[in-house]
Amino acid sequence: MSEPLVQLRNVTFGYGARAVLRDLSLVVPRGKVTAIMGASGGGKTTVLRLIGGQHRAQQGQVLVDGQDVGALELPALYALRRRMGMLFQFGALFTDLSVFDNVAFPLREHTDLSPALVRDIVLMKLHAVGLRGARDLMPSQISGGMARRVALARAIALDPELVMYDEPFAGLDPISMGIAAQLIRRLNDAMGLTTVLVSHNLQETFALADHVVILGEGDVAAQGTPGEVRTSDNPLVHQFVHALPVGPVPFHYPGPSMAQDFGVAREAGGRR
Ligand SMILES: Nc1ncnc2c1ncn2[C@@H]1O[C@H](COP(=O)(O)OP(=O)(O)OP(=O)(O)O)[C@@H](O)[C@H]1O
Repeated sequence: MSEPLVQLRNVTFGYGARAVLRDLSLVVPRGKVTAIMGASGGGKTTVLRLIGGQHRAQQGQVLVDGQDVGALELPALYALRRRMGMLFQFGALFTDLSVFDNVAFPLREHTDLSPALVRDIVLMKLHAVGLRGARDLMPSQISGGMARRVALARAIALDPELVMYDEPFAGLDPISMGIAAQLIRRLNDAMGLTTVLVSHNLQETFALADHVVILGEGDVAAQGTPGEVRTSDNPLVHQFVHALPVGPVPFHYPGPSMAQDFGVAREAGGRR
């Protein structure tokens, strides 16, 4: 098997005093669609930010194609980032730019290609997402599902090797969601990409992904094929995969105890 495109090795990361990832190790196999799932606030978006070098691991290594992202100088980091396409939550488009100009934006920003070549590439990318005919529309004139597809076209404009999608299905109706999932698969396979997506949508994601990583409390609770993860006997994974309201995933965000906030008698149930 070839070396994974992305590897997190014993990564620890937190925001201020709040530890989010603890000694986390995971792999993103080349050429595959990897889904990162897990309870809300578990650090999924943080993993994408570490891979993209927006954050640096406090301990451990984040390797992308063998390069230690956290140790790169800025020019090398920017060069590496150009090999990544990112579609962050809701894939916001520039509202004052047309569909065409939104997709052209990274090409104009990061390359010296001629306007004629930019036009051809933009139309090819829009064609890939079925929206070549919508090039002249403004974001306010297209549906949410179409906007997501434009954002997808923009994410692949620079022919990245790795594409990361944060919640690509959020807010989409079932048909648009199916279209988006099919597109992610098709683009991955046709363009020889490696895809990482963060998603809450169990069914769609398990049907789409080749490799699934479920984050537990700061580390990996399970990773493997969707079938392997589905049959995991880890209680947290079981709760997640079966969407059970009760289980090890805590309902409460960590904070002061009930006694600290309301007094001991109240916690004991003695005071009303
Ligand atoms: N910039 C930040 N500053 C401080 N805390 C942050 C920051 N970004 C995220 N956090 C905290 O880090 C934790 C992990 O956040 P992250 O967004 O990675 O989780 P997630 O698994 O993607 O969550 P969700 O599924 O709800 O989007 C959360 O508790 C969040 O409140």
